[in-house]
Amino acid sequence: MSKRNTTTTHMERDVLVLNFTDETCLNDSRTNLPNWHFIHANSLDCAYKILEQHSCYVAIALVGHSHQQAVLKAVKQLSASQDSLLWLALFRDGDNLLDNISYCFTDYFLDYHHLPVDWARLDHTLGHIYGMAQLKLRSKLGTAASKANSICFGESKEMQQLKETLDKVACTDETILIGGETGTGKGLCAQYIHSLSPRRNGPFITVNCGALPPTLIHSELFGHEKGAFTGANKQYIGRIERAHKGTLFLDEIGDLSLELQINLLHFLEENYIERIGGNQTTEVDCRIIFATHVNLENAIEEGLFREDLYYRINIIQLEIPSLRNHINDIPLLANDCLTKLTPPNHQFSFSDQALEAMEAYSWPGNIRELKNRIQRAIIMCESDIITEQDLGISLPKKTDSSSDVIDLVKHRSEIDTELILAAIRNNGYNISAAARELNISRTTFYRLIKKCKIKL
Ligand SMILES: Nc1ncnc2c1ncn2[C@@H]1O[C@H](COP(=O)(O)OP(=O)(O)OP(=O)(O)O)[C@@H](O)[C@H]1O
Repeated sequence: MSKRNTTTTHMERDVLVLNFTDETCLNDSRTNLPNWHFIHANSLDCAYKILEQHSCYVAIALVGHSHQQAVLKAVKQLSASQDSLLWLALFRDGDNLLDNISYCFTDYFLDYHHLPVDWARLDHTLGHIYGMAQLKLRSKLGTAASKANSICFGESKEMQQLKETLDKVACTDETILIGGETGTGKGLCAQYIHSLSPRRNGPFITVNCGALPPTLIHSELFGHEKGAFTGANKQYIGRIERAHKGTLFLDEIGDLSLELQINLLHFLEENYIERIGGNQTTEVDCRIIFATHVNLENAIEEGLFREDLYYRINIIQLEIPSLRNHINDIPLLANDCLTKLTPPNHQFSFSDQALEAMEAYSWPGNIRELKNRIQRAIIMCESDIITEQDLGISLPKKTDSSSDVIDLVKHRSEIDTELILAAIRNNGYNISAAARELNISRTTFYRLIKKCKIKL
């Protein structure tokens, strides 16, 4: 790693130079480019260290015949760990190198130059790449933060307490376990925590352990080396590794197989992962947020979840309330959804009966269901007033309280059955697509099919 021996000006921007060759170009004293400070890395480890210590948005890879594949591999790994870093290739040995790597060139590089360096042109290109990197970073932060900002907390005691807790835990780096029924906003809360945490500029990587097929999940989480198994025709960086310096959100952790629970426990204890078919370990520094809709203590009793893993992840536990437990937030939440979902140049409001029906309904699918019903109502309604029929829920019948309970349970199951059957039909009996349409995981979808006794 090069040492800086010139005085730093405010204009100077750090550029990582990945140089596995013996070429000595781009030394600070010889460049005459006052805006750029070149920091040389002659190995992948050294490059990682530089990225930890400096804010580099632009990187140059020196590409020569001798180390071509090693350089490409390093660029790929560094890009996976910091996707706001943009690359320029500097070719040492003429044009034919570009032919060799043209199949993947645009995956990693924005532009290329040749040696000897044309300084004026390099200055111009680096400025361009730096601007692109800033735009990319801004849009990435914008998307993550705007999603997290889209949470509507409501005014109930339950939701205000939740907000207080989220604000508190966001400042720590502790592992968090979020519980709550499907659709209560566990994923959104995880994003909210990340967006307020010291890791907010790092990646937020989500893995839905219930949605990935068992054959894929190991490699999705831990990655694999080329040739690790049939079909592994290139190296794959797993999602844990991609969360380096950021937050990893492991959703539906209760659906992870016992075998993978062991691997996960090892990772949590050692902070190292080993890609499938690999023979070296990679250190990953990330915060982990787990979410589950199943009661993990019951899962332990049923032999489906490891007790040691449970104690390792259960450091700070949060429970998101079901919508029926903060029903007084319905008017606020429903109007918030309506505002967000209304197309431009339209205006809708709820009839008094629609609000009454929403407050009386049991919301098995929680805020997700509320959002979906309002989305459907916007399409179905024939005026600018949304009624309870547009929402597909009816006002509760005025009967004695015991028959009310029976009615609600029956009604809930009827609505679930109706929504599931429609989604299955709409998607030509493709279960994954049907689950996607309802915005729930395949596991949840199968659970509902079983619960509603639907025969496929
Ligand atoms: N408090 C909230 N304010 C606004 N939107 C919300 C809120 N909670 C949930 N949502 C919306 O409801 C939908 C479901 O949220 P999310 O996926 O976070 O729920 P979940 O609990 O993780 O569900 P699952 O357990 O099925 O994965 C999303 O579209 C989300 O934007």
